[in-house]
Amino acid sequence: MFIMNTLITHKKDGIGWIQFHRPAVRNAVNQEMMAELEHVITEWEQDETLQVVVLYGDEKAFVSGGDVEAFHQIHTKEEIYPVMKRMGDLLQRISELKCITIAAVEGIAVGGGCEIVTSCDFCLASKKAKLGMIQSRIAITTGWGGASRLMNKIGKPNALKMLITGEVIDVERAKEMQLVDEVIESSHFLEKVKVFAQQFVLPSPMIGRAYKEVALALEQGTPLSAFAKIEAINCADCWEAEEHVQAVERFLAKRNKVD
Ligand SMILES: CC[C@H](C(=O)O)C(=O)SCCNC(=O)CCNC(=O)[C@H](O)C(C)(C)COP(=O)(O)OP(=O)(O)OC[C@H]1O[C@@H](n2cnc3c(N)ncnc32)[C@H](O)[C@@H]1OP(=O)(O)O
Repeated sequence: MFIMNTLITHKKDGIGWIQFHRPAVRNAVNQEMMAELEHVITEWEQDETLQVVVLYGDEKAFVSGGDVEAFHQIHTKEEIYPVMKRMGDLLQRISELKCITIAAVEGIAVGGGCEIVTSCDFCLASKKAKLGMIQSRIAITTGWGGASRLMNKIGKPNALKMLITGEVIDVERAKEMQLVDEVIESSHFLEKVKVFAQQFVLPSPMIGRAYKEVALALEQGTPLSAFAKIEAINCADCWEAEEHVQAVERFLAKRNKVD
């Protein structure tokens, strides 16, 4: 376990866990948290043993957005733009991690917190979770890339309604719109998140990484005609791996026993 000032992280059995840890302010994001998150992501981007990364908060809040008090000290467009861009770039890096990413939301995920959710492949939420792009309530827009990712995830109409009205939705509505992928009982929440995450931990990390790269390439506009080559290369890359050779040998040995 690695305890920083605003994050607590640990890695075990192919899964990396990042806890947003500023409970006194509902895990609001300040510039220190951005710096610590950059440090973790920079290290974990290089870790090819990681097959899943889980982002989570606590039972009251995933993340309550940017730190309203801290950011209120920043007055000009010129000063706030680099701060927003810094977190937007960081969320883009999270969305491009070559492993499965999961946002585990037990409580509230609003504003930038909801933007963080949209940067992950999956969102698992407890029955008491609530999500909302509430930026419009303080007369701003998303600043971290969440609007475009929300439109990709749930479609333009529902996204525009969430973004412009600033509505906070419950988990049932979020599941209906596919902003939330799995609804989990609140008891033993993280243990249940772990069970979900473990599905994606395979003997060969190459499999998940290859499929994540296909997903990212599609999102970034790679034409379908390119995937015959991409997927042939991916499959060929796995072909020599011990996991493939041994799996086929196990199958053939079983068949020989039956014959
Ligand atoms: C690009 C992103 C964008 C930006 O940063 O510019 C945004 O994210 S804009 C949206 C910013 N976030 C908010 O406006 C949310 C503000 N918080 C709330 O609405 C509520 O706190 C809520 C719904 C998240 C949780 O409500 P709850 O009743 O559970 O808790 P409290 O309101 O009593 O809050 C406890 C404690 O935490 C402080 N707090 C909560 N959120 C923030 C925040 N985002 N920034 C700073 N501080 C926050 C709150 O003031 C309370 O402090 P206390 O000293 O105990 O009174």
